[in-house]
Amino acid sequence: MINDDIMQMHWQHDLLSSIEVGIVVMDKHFNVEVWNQFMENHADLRPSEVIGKSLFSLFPEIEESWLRGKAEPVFNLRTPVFIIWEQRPYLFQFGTNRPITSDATYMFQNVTMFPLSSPTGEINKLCMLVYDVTDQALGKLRVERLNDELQQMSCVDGLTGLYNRRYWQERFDSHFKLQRRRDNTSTAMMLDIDHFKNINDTYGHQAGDEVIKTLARVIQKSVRETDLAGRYGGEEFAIILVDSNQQNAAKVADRIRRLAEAMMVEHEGQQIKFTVSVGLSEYRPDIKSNMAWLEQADQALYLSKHSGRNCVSTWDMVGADSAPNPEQAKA
Ligand SMILES: Nc1nc2c(ncn2[C@@H]2O[C@H](COP(=O)(O)OP(=O)(O)OP(=O)(O)O)[C@@H](O)[C@H]2O)c(=O)[nH]1
Repeated sequence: MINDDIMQMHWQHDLLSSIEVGIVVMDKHFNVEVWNQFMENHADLRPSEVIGKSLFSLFPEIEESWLRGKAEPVFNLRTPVFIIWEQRPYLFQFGTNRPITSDATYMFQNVTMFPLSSPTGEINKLCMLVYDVTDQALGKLRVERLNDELQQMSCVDGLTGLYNRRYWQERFDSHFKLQRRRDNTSTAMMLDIDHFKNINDTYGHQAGDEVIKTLARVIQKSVRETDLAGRYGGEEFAIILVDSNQQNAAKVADRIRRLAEAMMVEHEGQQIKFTVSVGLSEYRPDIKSNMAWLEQADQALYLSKHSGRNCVSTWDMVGADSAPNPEQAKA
């Protein structure tokens, strides 16, 4: 009988040692009673160094009040408790033996705590199982990051960082539907670099790209975060200035025009100047569709081009008997 007991204890010890899961048994005060090989290997603490000691004094990184609260149902309701890595990446700050190329600097852990009952049915100990879930966690984080990047790539224009045309159009469609029910008006802006073909022809395509990027930065700095700014074509930009009437939009447009005029783009030792032309159209309830609205801004842009460029025109100037003086159009 005694031999049988010894044998069983021996097996249990082997079992606890070889299992690839951390096993910690603690009393109600979180004093350690069992500490298996997995815990020993990863914490670099032998059972003799931890048994009888409080978990919180051994591992100051564990927030005592939080873990005590978490473990309450184990003692009070006799139910297991789970802590998953998405909630808290780890309970014990263990390093990881993953390759340096992986982005894990610590072991992601899932932790289970469950009650251990005495022969009289009392719950005065809990068992904690610590699972190394680093590979699953890294896999999931990698997929999430890729999804974010894909999402970002599908919305953003690679050269300028502004919305690309497809995504801008989608957002513009929803804005138009909302706009019809809103009290505040918004203004559509079309903006185009003047004589851009000459810039490409004179300085080269890459220099042209640099000009486009510079202008995109000017636009980004000049509009609000809630505005909708996109690269609509090669050197053409479309912007919805949300909650801005034509008067306010003209101020923004002229600020962009002036900033662009003042810019000096440096590319491979070349210094490039450029200007922009702008067309504006304020939303009115009689505008039937989003594309009709944008078309008005485009016609105002066309007017700016025909008025000598480097100026801002509005839709209500289009069709006026005489073409406006571009200087008048400058806000
Ligand atoms: N560098 C560069 N050039 C582009 C890009 N997309 C379009 N273009 C060029 O932009 C030029 C646009 O020329 P046009 O439409 O004739 O207009 P413009 O020369 O700016 O003349 P106006 O608009 O009338 O002032 C063309 O030469 C296109 O090849 C781009 O992403 N990068």
